[in-house]
Amino acid sequence: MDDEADLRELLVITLGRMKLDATAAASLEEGRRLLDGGAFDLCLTDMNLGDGTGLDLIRHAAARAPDMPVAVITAYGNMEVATEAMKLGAYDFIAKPVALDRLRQLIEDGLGISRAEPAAEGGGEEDGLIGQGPAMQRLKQQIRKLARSQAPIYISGESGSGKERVARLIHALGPRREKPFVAVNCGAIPSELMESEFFGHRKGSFTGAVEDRKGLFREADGGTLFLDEVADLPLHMQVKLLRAIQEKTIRPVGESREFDVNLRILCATHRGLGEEMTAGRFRQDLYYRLNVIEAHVPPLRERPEDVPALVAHILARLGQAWEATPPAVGDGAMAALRQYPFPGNVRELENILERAMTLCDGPRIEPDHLHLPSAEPAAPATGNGGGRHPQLPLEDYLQEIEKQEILRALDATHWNRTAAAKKLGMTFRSLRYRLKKLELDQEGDATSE
Ligand SMILES: Nc1ncnc2c1ncn2[C@@H]1O[C@H](COP(=O)(O)OP(=O)(O)OP(=O)(O)O)[C@@H](O)[C@H]1O
Repeated sequence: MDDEADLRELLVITLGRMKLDATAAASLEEGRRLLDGGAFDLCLTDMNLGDGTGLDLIRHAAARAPDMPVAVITAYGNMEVATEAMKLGAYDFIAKPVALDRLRQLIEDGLGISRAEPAAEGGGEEDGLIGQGPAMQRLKQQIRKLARSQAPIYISGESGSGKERVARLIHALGPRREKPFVAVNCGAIPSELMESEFFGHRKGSFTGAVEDRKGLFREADGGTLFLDEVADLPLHMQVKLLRAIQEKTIRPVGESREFDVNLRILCATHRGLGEEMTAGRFRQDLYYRLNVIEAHVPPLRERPEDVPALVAHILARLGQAWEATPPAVGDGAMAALRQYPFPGNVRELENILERAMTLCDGPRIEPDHLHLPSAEPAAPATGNGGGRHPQLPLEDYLQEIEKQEILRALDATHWNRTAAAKKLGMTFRSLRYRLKKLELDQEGDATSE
């Protein structure tokens, strides 16, 4: 629907060439009538409809045909309106002047949404979010709605609360689920390698570029790119990221060609992105581009009702990994866990249970096995050997102390690894290495799959 006859004609011709039936409307009123009268797979609307706006039509469509994907055509550079449209439920937008290949892509994406089989409720167990309390129910409902859209989503929440899980679920429930999901921890990439990590490079373009590299954007093409700890991106990369998102093209380092990329961007950070922007550490234009819709993952202490289900899930997983029957959790231990504030959230719960499973010899985890920080005596003094656990060989004992100290520093810094490394007097890299070695960080720091 459009008020400009030329653009309308261009749309009808393009859709016809794609072997699609198209019906055009010249006003909001006519558009509404058409939507009420027939079942359409897709709706494209201009913002300026003479007797109303595209936003009015999106609202109308959301009420009358909530399953039909709607995209808007906006004036060049008017991100505010595009954002508003996506908040109201539009799956994507295209700016004028309309580029034909981008238009075709937009249409294909929309048809992909309307033709996609609805994903199985909750996805696979691995992708699922454990927790049935009211806060998680609300989040899951929001995720199901967001999964269909192409809109960028900012996932907020404390460290370890499950932001990456949420991102995976949004991908797994959406029309891109057959395509790759690529996760990257922006804080873990050295600044000088960032451009090549993101956009790839040509062999020989700099010392160390021994072969061509595709880069994360092209690896995720067609799918979803999850930018974890996005606030850690240095300002010069923020500019490049914004450009890549806006233009939907990237140019690898040392390459003269540009490549089109079509991906959905999800991002997260445990710091407040709004505060980072106010403090001048995060570009305002990129902020508005990424933070179209916010999904908030509540901290675990605000949903103690989810703790038992999470405990059961984590112990079952550990049991499988260790090829052992997982122990039960005694009432006292469960009560202690439900009361504990979990500054490191679900990741901390995983670590506590892993440690408890190591320390418990019997069939049941008791409060003592949990070593919850508040109940814990000071770390055994090193040097005199007096505190050594009688059943542990020295190596394991030393490793246990190392683990405890690292966990203590992480607890104290709310799992901010940079701050924890400082507290421990080691470099970030060295902490990362130890976390890996001690299997406290199985997810890895910059993962892609
Ligand atoms: N609701 C949940 N159900 C099951 N497992 C969960 C849930 N939430 C988090 N986890 C697990 O807890 C760990 C931390 O989750 P995740 O990596 O998604 O957190 P995050 O918020 O992205 O952390 P960070 O801020 O450190 O990047 C992961 O091993 C994840 O599988």
